[in-house]
Amino acid sequence: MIKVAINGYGTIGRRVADAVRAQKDMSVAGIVKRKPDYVAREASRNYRIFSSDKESLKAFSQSSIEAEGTMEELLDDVDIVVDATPEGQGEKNIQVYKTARKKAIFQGGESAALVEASFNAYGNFVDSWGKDYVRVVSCNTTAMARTVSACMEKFGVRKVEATIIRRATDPNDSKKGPINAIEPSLGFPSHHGPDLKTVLKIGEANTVAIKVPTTLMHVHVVNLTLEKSITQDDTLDLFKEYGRIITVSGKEGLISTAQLMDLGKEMGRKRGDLFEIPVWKESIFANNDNLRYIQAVHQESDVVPENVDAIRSMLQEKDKETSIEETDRAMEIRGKN
Ligand SMILES: NC(=O)C1=CN([C@@H]2O[C@H](COP(=O)(O)OP(=O)(O)OC[C@H]3O[C@@H](n4cnc5c(N)ncnc54)[C@H](O)[C@@H]3O)[C@@H](O)[C@H]2O)C=CC1
Ligand SMILES: O=C(OP(=O)(O)O)[C@H](O)COP(=O)(O)O
Repeated sequence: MIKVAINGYGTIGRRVADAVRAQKDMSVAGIVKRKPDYVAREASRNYRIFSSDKESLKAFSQSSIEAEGTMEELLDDVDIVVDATPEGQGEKNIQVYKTARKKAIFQGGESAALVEASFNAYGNFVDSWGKDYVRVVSCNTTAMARTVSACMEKFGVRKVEATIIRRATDPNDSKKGPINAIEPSLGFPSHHGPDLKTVLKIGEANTVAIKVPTTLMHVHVVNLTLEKSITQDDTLDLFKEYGRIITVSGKEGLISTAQLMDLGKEMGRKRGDLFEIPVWKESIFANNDNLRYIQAVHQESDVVPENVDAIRSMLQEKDKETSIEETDRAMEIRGKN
């Protein structure tokens, strides 16, 4: 049984904890929290809690929520740590993991330079095999890597061009607040293009990102130049082969990110999560070697199954197909649809 620590129990960390807990071959040895808040109280019903440092340990000792020790003490008892602390904190934490000689997975807010490999299960599962320090690429890059790598396998991809319409912040994040502006990423390409090339072997990846006042999901307008000719039916058949991609239809009422997030609730998902990348069927336009489509990204959850697969790759536990199949079954990701 693989023992996992979750350091940073926020939007991503709490979801990864639940995903790990659902697996048959791994368990959560403990989670690291800074504050004895409502999230810690709910977490304490399922997980052992550790504090991020001595100061927070004192805060816990003055609360009714028990913290068993500090993060360093938790590390003694685990095989791997998933670091889901805020962007840039992982860079500070890595030395602690190295001192404790523990493998660590970071998230997309950390730079590729911090780690030995960037990870996407469909795109490059084997590149993290046996590695000690890996990052799961961010939610936008994860989404693009999924549909682009699906196309690569059968049709070859010569060029990726994508416009990323980015949600301003997450629904529960009142710190950044709603924004009343449209904010383009200045400079070209946005970091997503180079990021995509850390997990896929592709020539050109030209991306622009535009932040808009919404919190629900990101949306991508994708334009691929392929090696081979493709049709709309080829594309629908192709995406059906990948459980973490779902094709959706405006004709069934799924006309916006609002209904897609409602779909996550209708599917009975905890927190209404949508781990899969929805591609609108009506947006698929195929013309010889040119393929265009529009996809959405539930930024709070699409990277979650990726973390589970990265654990198995780094610990050399299961091969790509087996890991993805086990992860999806445990998380009730419907698989080939
Ligand atoms: N929120 C999103 O939409 C996505 C975020 N990511 C990446 O995931 C990482 C985490 O992001 P979120 O979960 O959104 O952040 P978050 O702010 O929701 O959660 C971070 C958690 O870490 C805790 N924390 C802060 N400093 C800490 C420390 N020194 N030690 C332990 N815990 C500490 C915070 O209290 C909070 O609970 C970042 O790298 C981010 O770029 C990746 C994909 C999507
Ligand atoms: O959009 C995201 O990252 P990305 O734009 O690097 O793919 C993540 O959702 C994190 O974004 P945030 O840093 O605005 O929370």
